[in-house]
Amino acid sequence: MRSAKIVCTLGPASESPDQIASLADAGMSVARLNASHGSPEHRREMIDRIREADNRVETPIAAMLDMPGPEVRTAPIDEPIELITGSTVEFVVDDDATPERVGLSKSISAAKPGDKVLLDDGRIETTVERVDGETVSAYVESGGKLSSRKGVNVPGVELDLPTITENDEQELDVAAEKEPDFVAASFVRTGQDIYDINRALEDRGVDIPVIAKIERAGAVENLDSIIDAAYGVMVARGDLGVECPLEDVPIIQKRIIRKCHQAGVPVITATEMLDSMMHSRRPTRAEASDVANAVLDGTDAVMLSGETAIGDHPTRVVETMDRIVCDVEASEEYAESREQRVPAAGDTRTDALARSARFLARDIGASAVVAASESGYTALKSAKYRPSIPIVASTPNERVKRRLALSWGIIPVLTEYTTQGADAIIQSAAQAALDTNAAEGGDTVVVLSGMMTELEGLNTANMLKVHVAAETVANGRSVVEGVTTGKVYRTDDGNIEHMPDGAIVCVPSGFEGEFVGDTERIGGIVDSSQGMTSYAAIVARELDIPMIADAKLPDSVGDGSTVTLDAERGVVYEQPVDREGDADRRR
Ligand SMILES: Nc1ncnc2c1ncn2[C@@H]1O[C@H](COP(=O)(O)OP(=O)(O)O)[C@@H](O)[C@H]1O
Ligand SMILES: C=C(OP(=O)(O)O)C(=O)O
Repeated sequence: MRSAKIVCTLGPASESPDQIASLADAGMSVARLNASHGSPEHRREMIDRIREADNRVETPIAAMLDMPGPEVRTAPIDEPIELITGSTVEFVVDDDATPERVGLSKSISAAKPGDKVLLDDGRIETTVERVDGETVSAYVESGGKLSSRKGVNVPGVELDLPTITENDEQELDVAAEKEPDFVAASFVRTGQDIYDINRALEDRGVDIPVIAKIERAGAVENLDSIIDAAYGVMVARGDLGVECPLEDVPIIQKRIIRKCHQAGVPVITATEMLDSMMHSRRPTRAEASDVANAVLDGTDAVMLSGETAIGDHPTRVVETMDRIVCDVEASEEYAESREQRVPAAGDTRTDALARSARFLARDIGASAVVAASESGYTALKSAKYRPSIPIVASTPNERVKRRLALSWGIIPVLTEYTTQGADAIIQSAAQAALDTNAAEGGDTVVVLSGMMTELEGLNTANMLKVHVAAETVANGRSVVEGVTTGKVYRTDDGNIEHMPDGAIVCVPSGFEGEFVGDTERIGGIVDSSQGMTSYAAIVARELDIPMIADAKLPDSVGDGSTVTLDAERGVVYEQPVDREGDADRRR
């Protein structure tokens, strides 16, 4: 099981339902739609497709709508143009582009002679020579091919664009209508920008977590206030490497990851991670190391951009990333750095419980930390302390389930809402650990959960339990599938020493003992316990023999009667036999 998650940008190379499902099978947890490309109508359709894929595949897939923010882009064009090194180019607000006159989405006339204007994440470099009204003339220092709607950066120049542009308003409408799981905010400067976007979503009647993209120098300076305000953070290295000196990016990346981790805020490392795989079948060594190092540093997720949006083999890229991450996570180096990086105790009770759960689980050799988490808060806190075993988050809220797909180490599971109290919550959370194979029947798990009381808010965990995970026995349900026929052998005290080989052992309601004798000889089990944890279920799973749970055999079906256990039909019995002599056989 991989802990760090994979975010994939969808685009022309990965838009069909089958392609999305294929990315999900390869390991995608979050599908990102970059609103700087395509139309709002198309994005509505894409969010629907991501939802359909989420319903089709087992592990949750969240949808992220990445809003353009106060960005400048080059004009939309069908065919790329070539900007020639040594030529002069005019930048104007327009929706067409030629090698001499490049249309932009917004004015850059605040630039002064000598300022740099960089296109396509800095691949094309120009220097401003003259500004005439709205027309900016620049010398092409380093030319190249320019395709549609590439990013434009004028480092160090305040272009005076609003936090929420007209384009963003359109995207916020899409978000309000389709409710993606995350909204990513581009070019934010301060924590206040995030609050403004939260407010804009609230005004539209939705509450969607905002991911702050750190891609300008100002945002790096205001990192703490942004981390405070945002649900999550993205190290958007494409623009960051243009807005700040390129050589600063590696350390800024490490600092952002460290601060987010200490704060328990999910962090995504983005852009050019496996860039050469846009066209080649194998990444460069440097790229493999880049992914590995982000994971070693503790990133929650790694992101693919053009590799999956317009690359030649999107699924292969995800598979490659999956392999790199899995290998790192299996290493001694990773285990060491994870142990060294456990955040100090936080200031909430949930922090304290989650931190204890992490060490408790390690000390007792538990298989999973299980967080029963209605709002996702307890699950996020569990992930913050980076246990060495999976975190199973059981939640009755479908949106929370998808949201948690972004977070390090969390396996989100949807469970039914229960009003039956703490035991039922713990039991269903433990069942989630079994269902996801994070734990096997009989394994110990550490359960974290909250019980709402009138004095405490919804978001606080107040219970930590060491629990043995075992099947919940429900209404005639078959625990282990299959069909088997054998002779009934009833036991009150678990003693099966004298039963016939291949017998169907019937255990009474509430039986909590163990079988005395050779369990290998059991052919099947009928357990009449109701809605409770069953030891028999653990045995059935272990031996892989059919078991029907919560089923009562009438007294007339005595020892020696032939019964069939059938996953479809339940317990089928034939020929009741005379019960005389039962006592003799048992002795
Ligand atoms: N929905 C889309 N439609 C067309 N092309 C896209 C789409 N999403 C991404 N791309 C392409 O993939 C490239 C890399 O993706 P990304 O890093 O998200 O974009 P950018 O660097 O333009 O912000 C983009 O520059 C664009 O060419
Ligand atoms: C992820 C990034 O943002 P965008 O793709 O919107 O340019 C980036 O700049 O690295």
